[in-house]
Amino acid sequence: MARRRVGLLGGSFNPAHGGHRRISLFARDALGLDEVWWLVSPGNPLKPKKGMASLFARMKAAQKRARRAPIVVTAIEREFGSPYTVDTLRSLARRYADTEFVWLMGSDNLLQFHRWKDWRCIARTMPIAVIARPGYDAQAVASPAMAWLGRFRVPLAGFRKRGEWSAPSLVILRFDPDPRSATAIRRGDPDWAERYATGTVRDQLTHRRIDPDGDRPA
Ligand SMILES: Nc1ncnc2c1ncn2[C@@H]1O[C@H](COP(=O)(O)OP(=O)(O)OP(=O)(O)O)[C@@H](O)[C@H]1O
Ligand SMILES: O=C(O)c1ccc[n+]([C@@H]2O[C@H](COP(=O)([O-])O)[C@@H](O)[C@H]2O)c1
Repeated sequence: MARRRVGLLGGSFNPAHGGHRRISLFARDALGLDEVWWLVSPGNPLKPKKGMASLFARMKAAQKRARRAPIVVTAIEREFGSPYTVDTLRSLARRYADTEFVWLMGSDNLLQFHRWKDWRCIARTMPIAVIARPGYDAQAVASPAMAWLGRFRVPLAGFRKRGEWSAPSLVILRFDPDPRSATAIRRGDPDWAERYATGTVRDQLTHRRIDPDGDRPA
């Protein structure tokens, strides 16, 4: 029986926006995925803590954005206890042995991918699909990570048809690029997190409640 195929979109989601939803649905169609999981990060190791809303508020806004779509919103990285993607992917592969994963990211992340912990190991753990993003694509193609990753590039049609995914492989997904960004939203709406500061939210994978007061499991 064919294994379930899941795309992983890791992010700060500070806050989630329509661009996240749109690229997720686009990647799902393009790659033939069953679902996309949004891994709401407890804290990107390369981003400052200042200006980052609580995990609770980010989860809540993300769940609202993902409504009625084949998107699962999860804070499972907090349970795994590491902010590093390489650790997350190892833990997920171990826990969900019945699932084939692909790592999804916008081309802005490809630009700094060589600064991520054990980035080559990430690429050896699962295939990577990079989604074009306005303003980043030309630089991303010339990025330090691409100097190594580029040799594993495969055309979308071939990748999709493969019975079993192997890694490293890199697919570039191009479609009508989406200009939306969380930075632009924060600029226009600096108080967004306050609107999400009360109530409860559950991690859809672990079914644990997220504690609004401490970013710890309740
Ligand atoms: N409009 C977009 N087009 C393509 N990829 C996107 C887009 N928006 C976000 N992404 C990708 O989604 C993932 C999570 O993004 P993130 O939560 O950082 O949102 P963001 O809009 O990039 O935020 P910020 O502006 O704060 O950096 C990243 O891989 C990012 O590259
Ligand atoms: O593992 C790392 O070293 C690493 C460094 C920077 C970013 N990441 C991951 O990249 C994803 C995108 O982050 P962001 O903040 O750009 O949305 C998110 O899942 C982060 O945990 C991971």
